[in-house]
Amino acid sequence: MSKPVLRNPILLSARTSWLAWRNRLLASSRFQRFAARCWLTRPIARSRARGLFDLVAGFVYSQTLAACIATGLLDRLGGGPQTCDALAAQIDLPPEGTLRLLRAAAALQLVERLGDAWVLGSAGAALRGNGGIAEMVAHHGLLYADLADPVALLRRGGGGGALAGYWGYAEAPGAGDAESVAPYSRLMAASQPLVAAQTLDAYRFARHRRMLDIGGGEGGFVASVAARVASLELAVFDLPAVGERARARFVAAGLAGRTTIHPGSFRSDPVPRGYDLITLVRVLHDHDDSVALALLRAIHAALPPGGRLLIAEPMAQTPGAEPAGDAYFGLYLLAMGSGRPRSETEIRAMLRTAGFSRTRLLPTALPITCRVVIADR
Ligand SMILES: C[S@@+](CC[C@H](N)C(=O)[O-])C[C@H]1O[C@@H](n2cnc3c(N)ncnc32)[C@H](O)[C@@H]1O
Repeated sequence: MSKPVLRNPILLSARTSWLAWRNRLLASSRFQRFAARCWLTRPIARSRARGLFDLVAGFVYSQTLAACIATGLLDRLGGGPQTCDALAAQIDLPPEGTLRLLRAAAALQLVERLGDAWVLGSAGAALRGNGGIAEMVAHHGLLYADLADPVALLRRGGGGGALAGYWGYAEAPGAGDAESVAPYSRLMAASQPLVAAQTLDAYRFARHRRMLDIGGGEGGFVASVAARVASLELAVFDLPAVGERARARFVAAGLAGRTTIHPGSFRSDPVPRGYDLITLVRVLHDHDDSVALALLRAIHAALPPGGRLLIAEPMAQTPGAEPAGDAYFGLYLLAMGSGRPRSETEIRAMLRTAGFSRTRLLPTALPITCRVVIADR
């Protein structure tokens, strides 16, 4: 549950006084010196200093990771231990540059030293197991270009930069040709397996007969559902150029007989009927409130009585994953020029406004990447 907004004037005034006192204390250099020296407060002071340093240095860490991925360093080490010189020759960097990168990556647990050689570190190994993360990191060049002047981005209200061009439907709602949808569709397909695995573990899809995945991209989620639940008829509703990619994928996977493609835009075309389960996987947060609410209303109208909507996406104010919501996705979607991350509470309130009777949050294994809310017609 997200923290309730304080409205009681007495509680509000007490909290205001406490926060003012706390912040004066934390900002005082005398207190900082004392906290760092006293054995009782030293561990807290050190951990807070580390947290603050990470906040200051985060961009440099991200760029270290970007260099590891762009050079293929992590992939090279995936094959086993390598010396710095051997790596330097393979990744086309001078030995000094390679060593600098290796040492930076070791500090971030991306690699680690093993005698005279280097191997993957724990974070590097986990990252290699998730192809989607490397693709996400690779496309962050666009995000960072837009964030080079974050104040200007905030002033102009978002969009208008590299990321808005990448997500074509943010700049030109409901549009996109084969060439413009390909990069984002590939990225979404690469990062889809983690989301699909969690959603499939969280919800029993076999209780339904026909499922429609709205904004289903090139069909990664539908293909995962098809592999898990043999009885379900499946469909994707996405922009025509993206729908074509899904069609090709289903044909290649032998799923053409079980799947339907509905090409169109949910901004201008009706939501197809005849499905007792509709899914929105990483779609709602892409859209501003008016569009998102109109979509939820259209889905409510298209579902039969007793039908269900399932929403799966990373959400704001997720306990333990707060920075991923309002900080990362908040600024990411601002740069993209459309949508915002919403908390589970906000989504459930929107669902009630759209006419849904009962809503529920389902537990997922890694809420930082995916939370699931279901709603009954
Ligand atoms: C962030 S991607 C998510 C794709 C997929 N659900 C996934 O999780 O991999 C959003 C999808 O919504 C689609 N989309 C955007 N605007 C749309 C519209 N107006 N009508 C139909 N689909 C739309 C995009 O083409 C894209 O495939």
